[in-house]
Amino acid sequence: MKYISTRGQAPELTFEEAMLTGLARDGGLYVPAEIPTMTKEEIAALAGLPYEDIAFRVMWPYVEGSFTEEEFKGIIARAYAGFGHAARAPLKQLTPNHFLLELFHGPTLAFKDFAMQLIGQLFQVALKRRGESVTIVGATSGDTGSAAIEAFKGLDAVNVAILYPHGRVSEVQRRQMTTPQESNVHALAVDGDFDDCQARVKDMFNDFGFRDEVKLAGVNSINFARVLAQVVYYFAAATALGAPHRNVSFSVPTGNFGDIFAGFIAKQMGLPIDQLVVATNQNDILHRCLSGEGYFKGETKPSISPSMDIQVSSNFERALYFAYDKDTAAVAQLMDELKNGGGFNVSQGALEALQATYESGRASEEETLATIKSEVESSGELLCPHGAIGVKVANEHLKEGVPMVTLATAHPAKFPAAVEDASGIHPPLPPRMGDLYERSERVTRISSDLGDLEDHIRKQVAK
Ligand SMILES: Cc1ncc(COP(=O)(O)O)c(C=O)c1O
Ligand SMILES: N[C@@H](CCOP(=O)(O)O)C(=O)O
Repeated sequence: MKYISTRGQAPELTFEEAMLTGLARDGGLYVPAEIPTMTKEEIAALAGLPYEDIAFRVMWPYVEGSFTEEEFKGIIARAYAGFGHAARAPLKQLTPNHFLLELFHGPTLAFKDFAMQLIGQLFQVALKRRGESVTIVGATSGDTGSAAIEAFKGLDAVNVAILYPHGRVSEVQRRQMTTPQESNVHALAVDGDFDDCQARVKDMFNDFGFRDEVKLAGVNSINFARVLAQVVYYFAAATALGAPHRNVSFSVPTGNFGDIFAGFIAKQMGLPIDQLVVATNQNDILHRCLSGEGYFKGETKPSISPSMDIQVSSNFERALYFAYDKDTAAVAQLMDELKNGGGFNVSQGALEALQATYESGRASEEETLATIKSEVESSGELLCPHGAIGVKVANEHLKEGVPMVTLATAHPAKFPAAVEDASGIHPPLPPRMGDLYERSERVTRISSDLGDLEDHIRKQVAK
């Protein structure tokens, strides 16, 4: 399997190379040159298998050649051993036709653990074999950062610096990033929003001097391995509900477009997905774009679903690559317009392709709170604000006879203030995290200036 850049000007890489490279050297994102498919029989055979077995069968064609079968099975087993639920991603029924896929039973209580725990293991095996070390720099609106710090803390071959927007993540998210005491992990509170953090990370990748000096690597969904790990739970959920013998739909709380893009990959592989519904909060650039209004950045408004407070949605570039029939020059042109002009219009053909794949909706702050309240009253499920947005938008897209699965992307205890405000219920942290509020914090407040950030990271790496 070869991986190519969405902008067409970077070298083709193997899975392992693409995973360790992060952003392509032309500024694009790596995608598989061809998406492997599974037959109806192969998909049917997944039903009822343990999560780890499904993970191996779905991901193996993408990694073959970089890891042996035995290595990869061991990596998967270690990645999910620490999850707090035997099913890893259990399905709960909300109504006869609407299900919730709980993706928050990993160590940091968000769906990011599915990919980050796997990547942590993949990096360890690959770096040991190569005798190399790397500096991981990541941007987070709260969950990627905590998952990355958890997955990489204490490893000799890896330094980790996580940029998060100061004052714009929940207290639990912040403490998950600032309380680990291992000296190889660093939380940086950046003056700016998530888009600033993500832009600086991409600037660092595009500064080849710095990139090569610190051996920069990325674990945001820039890294295709992140997306790949998330493809697995679409197969697990859909086959549990009768696929491939029936179609299944998914509603996905969306910000950086990685999770919903994993659903697109699953569909391309042959999983019979009827609707892929993009559910946004008040930062609704994706909903506006899919409604035909073009992709134009506005101001990012802080919300009660902070992980989705995003205007420059990184993986939308991958969606555009497929919507533009793999026309890398067209993608590069659009990304240039976004960077230099603040946005772009999508061609009629590409818009039709996007609309044929993705449906969309948005939830206001009031609608999100109202959904948390009504869902706990009707089904007993206490949702986090992100999951509530997924449920609200899913309810607007239900189809007779097609099960709808909403991705519950985080545990309500990560956002206790909003959840309590909506429902009157204070969601407790799991006992293993019970002392999170007592642990001491270690964080550096820093400007969003590229030079300042690079200097700081250089010093940390040199220690
Ligand atoms: C809890 C939660 N829900 C939803 C999202 C949106 O996911 P994506 O960025 O893959 O669209 C995020 C951030 O990634 C998140 O942390
Ligand atoms: N919501 C994310 C934003 C970063 O997304 P990623 O999938 O590209 O890592 C977060 O929680 O940090």
